[in-house]
Parts: sequence; C-alpha cells; structure tokens
Amino acid sequence: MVDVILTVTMNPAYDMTYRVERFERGQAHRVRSVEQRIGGKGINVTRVLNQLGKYARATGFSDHAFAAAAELEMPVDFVHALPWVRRTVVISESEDGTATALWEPGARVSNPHAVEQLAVRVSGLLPDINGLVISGSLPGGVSPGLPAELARAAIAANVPTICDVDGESLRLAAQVPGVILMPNTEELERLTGRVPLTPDEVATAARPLIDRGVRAIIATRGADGMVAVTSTGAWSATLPEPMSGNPTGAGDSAAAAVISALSERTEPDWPAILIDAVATSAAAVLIPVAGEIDRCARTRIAPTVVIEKLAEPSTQDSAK
Ligand SMILES: Nc1ncnc2c1ncn2[C@@H]1O[C@H](COP(=O)(O)OP(=O)(O)O)[C@@H](O)[C@H]1O
Ligand SMILES: O=P(O)(O)OC[C@H]1O[C@](O)(COP(=O)(O)O)[C@@H](O)[C@@H]1O
Repeated sequence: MVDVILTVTMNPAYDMTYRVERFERGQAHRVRSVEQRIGGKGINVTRVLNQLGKYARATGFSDHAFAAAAELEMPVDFVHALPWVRRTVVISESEDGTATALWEPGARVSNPHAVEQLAVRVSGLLPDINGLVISGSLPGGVSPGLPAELARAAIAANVPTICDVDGESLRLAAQVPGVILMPNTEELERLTGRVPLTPDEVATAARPLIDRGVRAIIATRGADGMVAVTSTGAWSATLPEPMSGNPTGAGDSAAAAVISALSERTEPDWPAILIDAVATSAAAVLIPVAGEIDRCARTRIAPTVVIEKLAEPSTQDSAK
C-alpha cells in the first residue's frame, strides 16, 4: 500500500510575500517584488511532503475558486464553506532578512453543514491513510474542539496524527491520548503557563502533558532549533549557525518531516526524526516563499545538526 498522508487546513490563505529593502514603521514603502501562492499551514505541509517524495492530499475548508485552483498541484478535496480566502502577508526585508507577518483572520464559515461534511470526509479517508496533520487557525463559526475531535477519530483508527494548532484548540488537542503536538515556544507557554526558555525548561513544561497521554511534543524554537519530549526521553536539536532567510513555513516543513517518518509505521527513532525536522525546516528558511524546501540544503544540513539527550526533569520540577 502507498503511504498516503492527509492534511487538514481549515483556514487557508493566499501567502503573499512583499519584498522591501528595509521596513520602517509609519513609512510608505515601494515594494520591490510581490509573490503570491496558495497556502495555509496544511497546504504548505502537503507541498513539502510532495517534495519529500510522499503522496499527500489536502482537505479543509475553502471557497470554490480556491479549491479549483490549478496552482494547487495536489489532490484536494475541500469542503466549500468560505465565501472568500484570506491573505497572509509577509514583509521580507532584503537588507537583513527580517520578516514581518500580517495574518488576516479570514471569512466565517458560510455553510451550516461544513463541519459535519469535513468530519465525514476525514473519517471516510482514515482507512486509506498513514498519517494526518491538522494545522493552522480556524475560521469563524468553527468550534475550537474540531481539531481534537478529528484527531481522536484518527488515533482510534491507528493513524499517527499531528495537531499544530494554538489557543483553545491546542488545549483541547492536548487532551487527546496519542496525539503529537508541535507548538512553538509561545504556544507552549500559553498552553502550560510556563515560560520555557531553555531546552530543559521546554522539557519540564512538556513532561506533564506526556504523562497525561500526549504521544510526543515537538516544540519549535525558531533559530534555536527544536526539543522533542516523548515517553522514552527528551532531546534538543540545534544548528551550529542559524540560517538567514524567510522562516515563514519553517514550522510546516518540520511537521512534514515528522509525519513523513511516522507514516512509515516503524518504531519511531525520535532523535533521528528531530534531526530531520531541524534540517528540513532550516532548508525551508532558505527558500524565500513559504511551503517549500531546498532539498540539497536539507541533505547538507542534516549531518551538522547537534543532538543532545536532555536529563529527565524531577517529578518535583514538572509538578511546579
Ligand atoms: N533562522 C533559522 N535558521 C534555522 N532554522 C530555523 C530558523 N528559523 C526557524 N527555523 C527552524 O524552523 C522551525 C520552526 O520555526 P518556528 O519559528 O519555531 O515555528 P513557527 O513558524 O511554527 O512559529 C524551528 O524549530 C527551526 O528548526
Ligand atoms: O492558520 P494560521 O495559524 O493563521 O497560519 C497561517 C500561516 O501559517 C503559515 O503556514 C506559516 O506557518 P509556520 O511559519 O508556522 O510554518 C503561513 O504560510 C500561513 O499563511
């Protein structure tokens, strides 16, 4: 059977990249170049999975024109539920690579049956998939519990599932036994109420969630790499030097690397998965637009990733 991975994007977006020399608050800017591509977290994950040689398909909510767009170049099966598609704008500065993001909230779901239709679509595909990624924000009119609900059904069907969501959706997803979470530092802080600055602090913040049944937390730490916490241990992975480029979509590339490994259904080698996730996301930073990696760079970067096993936090530390 071919490995098939499904991604769910409930709030897709046209990813816009505006390149300017230098961005100054309060000033007018002549934009040097504009790039537009269809994105949103799950769609970006799908693109990177295709680059990694995996067969991936995308679902979620969209408007009619978006779902039909030839540009998508991937098997899609969206529920037509949004009257229009939002834009997510990154202002990228040529001078030093600084990226400033403006994320539109997007439309409310207009179809009263949309949630049910999406749940039916995902559950219908569960027997045929080896991995599921549910990622990104939700449009208005959708309950924050939907990602957790979809994840619960997938895990019950033995499908490895990543939820890369924030806020109340993350809190509810963290209650689903077997789920894999990929929060960034700020999301982990909002979830746990701790300020996880160092890798050890990330592991200490994540450990109680693992003890309550989360399968793995892969915390992304921007240019400082990632920390993975599982029931078998905790590891930190870093690069000797940060990359300069556009980090938008780097988290999506990391999710693609993790689900790609888990879809193979062998016992997960978490340190190896973490190394690949760090290399893949760094390779995404090198590409100016979101949702694409530099494959040669990924191969080159992987052997340079520094992996460290973290000491287990004492029960007292985790309980604080
Ligand atoms: N400047 C960078 N250099 C190298 N890798 C980076 C850089 N910025 C981000 N990454 C990689 O991308 C991952 C995701 O980025 P991060 O900003 O933490 O997530 P998100 O975009 O989801 O908020 C990081 O954990 C890291 O591995
Ligand atoms: O759905 P959200 O949370 O608003 O995020 C949407 C945005 O996230 C991105 O996929 C980037 O995500 P990451 O930087 O976390 O990988 C953008 O390309 C996209 O438009």
